[in-house]
Amino acid sequence: MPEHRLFLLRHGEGAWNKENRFCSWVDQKLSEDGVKEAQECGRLLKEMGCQFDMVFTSILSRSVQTAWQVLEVMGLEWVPVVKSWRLNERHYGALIGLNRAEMALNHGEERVKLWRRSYDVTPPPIDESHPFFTEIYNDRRYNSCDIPKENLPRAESLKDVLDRLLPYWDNIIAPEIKRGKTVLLSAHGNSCRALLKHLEGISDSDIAGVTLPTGVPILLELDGDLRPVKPRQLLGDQAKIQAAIKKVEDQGKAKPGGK
Ligand SMILES: O=C(O)[C@@H](COP(=O)(O)O)OP(=O)(O)O
Repeated sequence: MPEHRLFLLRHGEGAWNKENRFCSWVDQKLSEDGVKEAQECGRLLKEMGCQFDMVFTSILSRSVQTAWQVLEVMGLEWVPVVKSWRLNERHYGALIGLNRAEMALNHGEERVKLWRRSYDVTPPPIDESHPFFTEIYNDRRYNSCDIPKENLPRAESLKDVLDRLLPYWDNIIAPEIKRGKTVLLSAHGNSCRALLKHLEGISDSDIAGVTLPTGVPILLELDGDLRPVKPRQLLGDQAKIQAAIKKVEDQGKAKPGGK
């Protein structure tokens, strides 16, 4: 019998998801469709009778806005929302802002897939000459992280994401779940993948086959030691979910014009 229910959520569609650009640490807001996705997610969770005691988000607006929309639709605006950079999207380094389909044309689909889905390949790092460097590293939100600003990543593999996320999971989130709180984690495609890899014991190679669509809640039923007692459930219309996963995978296919 499960002792705990944990909900993971990749935020609703952001402006750059639509434009097929690596968004990562650039702070894009939800698109109109992204707001609708988050609201739809809230309606579904409400219909299913779900309740939350705590929500954890990254410090990127698209994950925070998604949490707000979900809580509002569920009538749970009072639920505490705790934010940490450790739940941020993977730092895509020099790839930030680039179009995936154009990258696939220039570097090949296999290379783009390795950058996007492999466990331990790190993209080239961002440096001062990058058009979004200043916007990211001068942003006040990174002044009060639990590590000095100069130690923040300049590019991350999925393994690096797990390494920075795990202490937060172990010391902050897991104890709340063990105390009996039902937690919603509103984060990103790759921060959720990293946590899934850890919780489900997914191998380094199999994690490449895991792709998460935007705005679809994932239910994990866990035992007392926070080990899953059954496979993850992506909640909602299964045909639509499969189509949404394919759409995310296809973002890395070579297409002139980038869309
Ligand atoms: O950084 C980004 O652009 C996407 C992930 O991109 P892929 O790994 O799917 O290429 O992250 P999210 O939309 O979840 O914040």
